[in-house]
Amino acid sequence: MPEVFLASRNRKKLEEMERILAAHLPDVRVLGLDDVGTYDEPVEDEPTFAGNALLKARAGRAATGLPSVADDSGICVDALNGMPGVLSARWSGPPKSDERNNELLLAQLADVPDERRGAYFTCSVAFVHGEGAEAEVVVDGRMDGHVIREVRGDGGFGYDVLFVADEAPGRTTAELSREEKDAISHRGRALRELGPVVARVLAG
Ligand SMILES: O=P(O)(O)OP(=O)(O)OP(=O)(O)OC[C@H]1O[C@@H](n2cnc3c(O)ncnc32)[C@H](O)[C@@H]1O
Ligand SMILES: [Mg+2]
Repeated sequence: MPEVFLASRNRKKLEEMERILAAHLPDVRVLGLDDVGTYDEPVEDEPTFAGNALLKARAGRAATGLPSVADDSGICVDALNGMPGVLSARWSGPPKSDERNNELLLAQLADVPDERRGAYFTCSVAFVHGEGAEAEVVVDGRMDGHVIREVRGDGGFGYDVLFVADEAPGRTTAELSREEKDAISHRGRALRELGPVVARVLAG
């Protein structure tokens, strides 16, 4: 059975990636970090989501020898000129903490009125299955919405507790079912585009 490696340290993100991709890959074994030995993961120091996704997917492939998929994502807030953006995971500094990131974002937006709290989640997902440009694919996805004033919900991860999507008004993305979030999320959109590409490559 062909195999594909999902290179992410973030368990909840990995779960989302697995369940969205699995629908496209019925005859493929999907591996995560737990299934392969530890390796030196790259510093995510590229200025773009696509650049960081490629770094992670290339490193995954180099370490495992398997075709590898990696996601780099974040929340871009209008009133912060697109920040935290690529810095979303470490917005409040080390050690990485969703809770502190959310507190900081709320504090930074405390004086921003409701009509100016627009934001979007975005991700680039890279698939690397060989050397050179022909063996690398990057797709993007986006979910528009706004940042509310207090955390709500216990699903999802990261900034989901603060984000209400335009396509699912009234609830944060942490209050949606998995299926509801996947249907509209940046990650869902990107991986539904990538799934058939991965399936085709792995089928040879
Ligand atoms: O790099 P890997 O190992 O995949 O895991 P990570 O959590 O560090 O992932 P990123 O570098 O891509 O950082 C993305 C951050 O953006 C936020 N984020 C991305 N997608 C999200 C989503 O669907 N819901 C909520 N927050 C999200 C969240 O804080 C993530 O930690
Ligand atoms: Mg990261």
